Amino acid sequence: MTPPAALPPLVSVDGVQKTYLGRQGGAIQAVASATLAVRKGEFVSLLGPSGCGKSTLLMMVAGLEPVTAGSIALNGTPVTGPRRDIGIIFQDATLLPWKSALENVLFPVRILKLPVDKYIDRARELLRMVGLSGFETKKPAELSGGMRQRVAICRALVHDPDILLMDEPFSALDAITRDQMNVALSEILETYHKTVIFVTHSIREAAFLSDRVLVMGGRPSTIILDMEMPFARPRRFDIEETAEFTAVCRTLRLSIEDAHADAGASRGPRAAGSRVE
Ligand SMILES: Nc1ncnc2c1ncn2[C@@H]1O[C@H](COP(=O)(O)OP(=O)(O)OP(=O)(O)O)[C@@H](O)[C@H]1O
Repeated sequence: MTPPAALPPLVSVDGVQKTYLGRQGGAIQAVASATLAVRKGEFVSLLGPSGCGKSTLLMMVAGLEPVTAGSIALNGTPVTGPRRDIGIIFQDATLLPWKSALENVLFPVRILKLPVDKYIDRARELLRMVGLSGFETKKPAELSGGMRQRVAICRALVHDPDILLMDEPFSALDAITRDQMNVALSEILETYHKTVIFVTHSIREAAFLSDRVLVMGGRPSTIILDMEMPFARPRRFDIEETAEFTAVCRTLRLSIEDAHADAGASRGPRAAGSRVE
């Protein structure tokens, strides 16, 4: 269910800018200005053309990349570096190849020096929820890409962070596995009620999963559309066949096409190769 608007934001991004120093010494303005608020329990996706700064914004929220200007607060405290109340999932599962699925899930518990015996049942329960009961002792090489990504989701959740940051977590998977992962993620969130910021190139994935979709675009980029997804939860895949879903996807697509046009006008061919599904 979409959380009530009255709740205070869990994540506040206020006038955030990011400029990288390029290899030749020039400045690359990745994010011109981003302001957004994400409420507790909300699922927000970031969509936009390649290079518009989605991952940069996510990494700044994670405390893994410093902001050039502006501020980010999480749970009312400024983000100044990596922190415990965040779980992160990347495109590649990045599991430790020599450790079992269960040990990979427990990895943040060890890093954070939390008592492993208190978290082991939770780790097993998470693996069960994603359909990996019986695979606890398998090494990553013995698992499929979808299974590895499910282990990565469990790893991000094991220490019970308030917020999950996901950077194109399913983009390397085939279409059927990706659909299954979307459903699995929705089910996990029904149970664990996490706040999520999700970066994707897939309009349908964003529309299906999110309470709200933000489109980033322009050069340098800002948030150019902030749209509530009007679909009740729990969601089933057949909503994708409805006229309402198609209309929402069309609005998002048009906004992204505008973003492409802006990018093409001011920066040339890079945007033409951008990937949006
Ligand atoms: N570490 C870095 N150093 C210099 N420039 C960077 C760095 N990381 C990203 N950039 C530049 O910042 C801009 C935004 O990149 P970013 O990866 O955040 O975009 P994105 O929207 O996530 O792209 P994609 O959808 O292709 O993953 C790009 O022009 C990119 O080349």
